[in-house]
Amino acid sequence: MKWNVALLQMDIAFGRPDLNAATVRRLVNQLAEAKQQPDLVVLPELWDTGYDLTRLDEIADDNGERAKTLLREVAVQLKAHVIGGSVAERRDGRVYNTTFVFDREGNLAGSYSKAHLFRLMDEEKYLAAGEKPGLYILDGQTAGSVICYDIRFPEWLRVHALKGAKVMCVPAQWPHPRLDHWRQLLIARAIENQMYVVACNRVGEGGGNTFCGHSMVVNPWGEVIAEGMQQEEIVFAELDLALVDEVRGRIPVFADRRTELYEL
Ligand SMILES: NC(=O)CCC(=O)C(=O)O
Repeated sequence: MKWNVALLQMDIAFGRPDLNAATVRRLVNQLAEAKQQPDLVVLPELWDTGYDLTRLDEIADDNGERAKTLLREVAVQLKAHVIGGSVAERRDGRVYNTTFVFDREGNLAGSYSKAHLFRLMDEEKYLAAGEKPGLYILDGQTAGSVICYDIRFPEWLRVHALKGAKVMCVPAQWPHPRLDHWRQLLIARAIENQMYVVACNRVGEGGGNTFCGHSMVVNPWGEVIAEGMQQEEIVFAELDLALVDEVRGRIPVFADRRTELYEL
C-alpha cells in the first residue's frame, strides 16, 4: 500500500480560531487543486488557538466540536484521511491538547490527547494530560500519532510501534533554538521503530517563540524523504508501507528485544 501524504505547514494566528480555520480552508483548497491527491493530510499542533493558553476559558473547543466539523469537511472534500493536528479540547471540565483523526469517508477514526505536557510553554498549568496511545486503522493499516514534546519519550513511541503502528504522525509547534533536536529526534524515532515518521510543524511567531517549520517525513530506514523550509508550505511525500516490513525483516530489532533487561 502506498500513501501520498501532505503536511499543512502553516502559520497560526495567536488566539484566533476564526483566522486559523480560514488558513486551513485556503490550504486545503490549494491541495484540492494540486496534481497529486493526498491519502493522508496532517495539520500542526494547536492549529486553531496557538498557545494562547491564558484565554482557554474563552477559546477552548467544547468537546472539539468546532474542529471536528472542519476536519470532517476536509476529509470528505479531499477523500483523504486527516490527522487533525491538535486543538484545545474542553472535556469534562478540563482542557486537553487533542488530535482528532478522520478517515476518508469523514468518520471519526479516533483521537489522542498529548500525554507529556511541555513545561517550557506552561502546558502543565493549563492543560490536562492524556493517558492513552493514539492508534487508528486507516485503509486497514495501523497508523499512530503523538504530539510534539512526546517525541522526547522513546518509550511512548515504542508502545505505539509494538501495538502495530507503521506510520507515526507528529503534529507540533516546535520552536527555535531546538531545530537540531527536532530533526534528530524524528530521525531516531523512525530508525529505532523502523517506521515512517510524518511530522508537521508550524511556522511564524507566537507567545515569544519563533517556530522552526522543517516539517519532515522520515522513512523506516531513517532517510529524510521530504522536508519543509521555514515558510508556509504544503510538504508532500509518498509512503510505501511495504518498506516498513522490509526494513523490519532486514534488521530484526523487534524480535531481538530483551524485555527482561528493561525492567527497573
Ligand atoms: N509544543 C511542544 O511540545 C514543544 C516541544 C519542544 O519545543 C521541545 O523542545 O521538546
